[in-house]
Amino acid sequence: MKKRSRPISHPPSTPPPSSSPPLKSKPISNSIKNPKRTLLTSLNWVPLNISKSELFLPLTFPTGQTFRWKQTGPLQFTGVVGSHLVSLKHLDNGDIAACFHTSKDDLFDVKLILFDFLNVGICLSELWEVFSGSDSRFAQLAPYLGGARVLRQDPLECLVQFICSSNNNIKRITQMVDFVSSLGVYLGTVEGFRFYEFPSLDRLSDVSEQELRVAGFGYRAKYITRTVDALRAKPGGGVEWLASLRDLDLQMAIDALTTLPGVGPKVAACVALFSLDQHHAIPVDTHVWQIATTHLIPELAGTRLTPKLYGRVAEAFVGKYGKYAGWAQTLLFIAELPSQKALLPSILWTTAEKKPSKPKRSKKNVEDI
Ligand SMILES: Nc1nc2[nH]c(O)nc2c(=O)[nH]1
Repeated sequence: MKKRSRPISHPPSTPPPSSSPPLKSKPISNSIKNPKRTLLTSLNWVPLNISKSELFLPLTFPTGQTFRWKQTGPLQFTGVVGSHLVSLKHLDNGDIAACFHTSKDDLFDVKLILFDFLNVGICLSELWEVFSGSDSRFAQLAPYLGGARVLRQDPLECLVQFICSSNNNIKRITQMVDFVSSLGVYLGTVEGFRFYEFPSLDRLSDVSEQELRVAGFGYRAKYITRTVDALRAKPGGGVEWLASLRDLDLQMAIDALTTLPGVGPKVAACVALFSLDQHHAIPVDTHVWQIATTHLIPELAGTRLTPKLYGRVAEAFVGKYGKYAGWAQTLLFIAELPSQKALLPSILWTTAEKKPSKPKRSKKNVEDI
């Protein structure tokens, strides 16, 4: 197996990261600094016929399931799907339109790739009707959090993001994920944010643990390099191995993921839910424990979460919401994020505490997850 001997060099299509300190990937405000700056106004927006009750961008992109999409307008987010740089925005009637910045492919094909990523085959409003019928708390929250959809991300991209996420907050995770992303092929700049295709496993293997440590990854540096090595050692290829987990039952997928360095049950459940079609995967941490013991298993309220109890929490969610329980968990999880909690009537808060200050929707959240 190739070892990490090559220094990280950016190919011609990938401008080197800015000389700002490690992990600071700031928007570039001046288009002169970046001649490739993409001007959104000059591009076409294609209506997608997706209503905001099926997909509400501010509740889907900056709420802890991906850290690669950037807010590039009041109701507009930009990110990369495969090799396509895409902006999505809400039109005046709430529906979604897309702008494909870099695509040379047929519009029909790119739309299919985007629809796959957006999981459009699953009807959110139908799911929520069922969840609301079986849970009065869900029914109370749903009107405030409509369109909070679960994405179907690329498994490698999702895995690396969630290894970065352990014991971390959204701002810092985003900085780490930006650093890793900048190793991929540069696709363009939108509203000062530079976008890259997610790096391949081979490309990721060029970065050493030491380089990641210097860049501020701390102990997660070794998890990333070792997981990359473990994936590259898989017969048939690591990307193929990850994709094959989509066909396994949930427990087998979780067991397989947790063999990777830095992947515990929570990271595995996030990867399973957000990239592997495991719709009843339930990420469990202290926040989710709080939700579960308040609303689903009150008999365990006041006790401490131990690894043995993870299964109890997952069972409680699946018992209540069924085979798409992970989608219900996502709404309940989002309702606890300080940015969203501030927008809810306090009667709906899980924990009675001081009302969080009302953030502007356009601001990035700094939230522990
Ligand atoms: N829907 C959820 N998103 C998450 N992100 C993160 O880090 N944890 C969670 C989670 O439990 N649910």
